[in-house]
Amino acid sequence: MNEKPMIRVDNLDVIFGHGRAEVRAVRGVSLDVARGAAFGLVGESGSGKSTVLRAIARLLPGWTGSIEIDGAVLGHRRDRAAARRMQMVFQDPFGSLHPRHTINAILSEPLEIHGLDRHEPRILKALEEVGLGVELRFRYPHQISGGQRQRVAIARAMILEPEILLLDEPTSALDVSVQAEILNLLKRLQRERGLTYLMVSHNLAVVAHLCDRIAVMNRGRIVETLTVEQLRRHDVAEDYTRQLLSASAGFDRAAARSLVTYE
Ligand SMILES: Nc1ncnc2c1ncn2[C@@H]1O[C@H](COP(=O)(O)OP(=O)(O)OP(=O)(O)O)[C@@H](O)[C@H]1O
Repeated sequence: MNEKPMIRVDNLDVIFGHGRAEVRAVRGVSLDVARGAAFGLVGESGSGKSTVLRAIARLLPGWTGSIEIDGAVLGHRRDRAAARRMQMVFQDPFGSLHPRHTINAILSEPLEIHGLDRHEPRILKALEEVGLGVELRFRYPHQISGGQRQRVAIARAMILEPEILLLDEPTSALDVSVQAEILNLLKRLQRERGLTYLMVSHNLAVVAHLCDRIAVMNRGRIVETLTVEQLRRHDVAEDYTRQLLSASAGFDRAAARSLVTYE
């Protein structure tokens, strides 16, 4: 009952720039994600979703407030042990995978950084875990499909055996049919590994497919937190959320049908 949340964010503020160029990207954001849960952050472009994720991943220098992972307060500096527990997957696998490194080199790199041995079995296991054949191992990112590239990005995160994945629009660069495959993969990994997810997406259908709870962001603030059932029933309190629902072409029935689980 009293278990600490896996992720706790309290009163997070992020400001970019100074003076007239100042942008208050995140204002007083607080959220809790239980161990093994999947939490979605939704909102329009520029609402501050990715900035919350980047602060938690400590990819940002300046933020105030407090961030706790499994009860331990995070400092501003990245430390290796915490980085290993918490891995991030980005929207565009082409941009996040080194174009002149083979898949093998891409998967070896985090093992080298974290001083882990037995590269060969770990790489083979990671490829298998994300449904990639070993024959892809010595190819380059441009020699595989977009969906396969995102599987490599997920394998690169999983190879460190993290407890948390921070997912920044992990399917929005992909075709709809491939989106469903990647979402199903993420769902299976979460179930098998008991992972905790914090996912950012502007697509409500994608978030509803993967997450249990959702926070709606507008202009840097959380305006409403909902369960996925409340979202499905359109049982929302805020006008902004209602607007988002009606504006979201991604939440119509056709889109929801395309996301049925194939497993
Ligand atoms: N490095 C930065 N320097 C200055 N402003 C930034 C920086 N990163 C983000 N911002 C600004 O902070 C605000 C929130 O951006 P953020 O990327 O978090 O929004 P988002 O909701 O994730 O949108 P999107 O889905 O388009 O990425 C925006 O106004 C953005 O322009």
